[in-house]
Amino acid sequence: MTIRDDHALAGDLASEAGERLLDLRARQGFGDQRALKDAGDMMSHRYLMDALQRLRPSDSVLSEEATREERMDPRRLKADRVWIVDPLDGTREFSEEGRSDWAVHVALWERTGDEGALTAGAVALPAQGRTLTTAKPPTLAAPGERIRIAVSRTRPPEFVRKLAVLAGADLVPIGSAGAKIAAVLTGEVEAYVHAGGQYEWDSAAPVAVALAAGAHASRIDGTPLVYNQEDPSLPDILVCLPDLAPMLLAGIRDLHR
Ligand SMILES: Nc1ncnc2c1ncn2[C@@H]1O[C@H](COP(=O)(O)O)[C@@H](OP(=O)(O)O)[C@H]1O
Ligand SMILES: [Mg+2]
Repeated sequence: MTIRDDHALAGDLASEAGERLLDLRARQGFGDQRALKDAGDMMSHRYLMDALQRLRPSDSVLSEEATREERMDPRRLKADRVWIVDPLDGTREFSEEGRSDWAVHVALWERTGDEGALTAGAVALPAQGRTLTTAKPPTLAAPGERIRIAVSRTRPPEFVRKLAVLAGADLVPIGSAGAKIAAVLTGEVEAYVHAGGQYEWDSAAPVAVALAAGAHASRIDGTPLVYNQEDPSLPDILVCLPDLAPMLLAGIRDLHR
C-alpha cells in the first residue's frame, strides 16, 4: 500500500478493525450482549480514529461513535476530504453468536467544486472473511427470474412488503446496511430497500463500493444520496442491480401515491 492510495487504505483499515472485532468477540463471549456491543463500537471507533489521525492528519472524520459536538464540528462542512465511518454496522448482529451479518464501514468523501462525492470506500465483513473495496469492486451478476430484496431484520419498512408483492419478489431479512448492500454486490440478493431512518455512516462505504461496481444507489425517490451534510440523517435508500432500478423506483412511486 502506498500512503497516497485511499482505496487501499480504506480496505486495510476496515479489515484491520474487523480482525480486532473478531478477536473481541472470541475473548469476551456473548454472555453480556450490551457490554459486547458497547465494547465493539468503542474499540473499533478508537482504532479507526487513531489510524486516520496518524495516516491522514489533514482530513476530517465523521463517525457514528463520535460525540455530538465532534459530529457537529463546522470544520467538517468546509473540509475537502472527509472520512465517513461506521466502526460497527449491525451492532445487534455482532452481539449474537453465530451471526455474520455485521460490518465495518470506511468511506472517503471529497469535495468536487460546489458538491462532493464518495471517492473511495471499503466494507469489511469480518465473520464472512471478506472485504469489498473500491480498489477492486465486485463484478455484478445478471438478475435471474426471481428477485430477492434484502430488508432490515428488525425494522423492515411496511411498504417493502407491498413492493415485494408488486414485483413478485422474495424478502430476505439480513442485519447491517453494509451486509445487505454487500449481498446485492455479490449476487445473494438483487436489491436492498430501506426507509424510516438511517444515517450517512450506515450507507456511505457500501454505496461507494456499489457505485464503483456499477450498481444503482439512490434515495427511494430516485434522487442522489448526498453525503457530508450538516444533518447526517439519510433515512431511505435503494441499492440494486442497475437493470432493476426503473421497475423498483416505479413500484415505490406507485406505493407512495
Ligand atoms: N429506523 C431507523 N432509524 C435509525 N437508524 C436505523 C433505522 N433502521 C436501521 N437503522 C440503522 O441502519 C443500520 C442497519 O440496520 P438494520 O440491520 O436494521 O438494517 C444499523 O446501524 P448500526 O448497527 O450501526 O446502529 C441501524 O441502526
Ligand atoms: Mg450503522
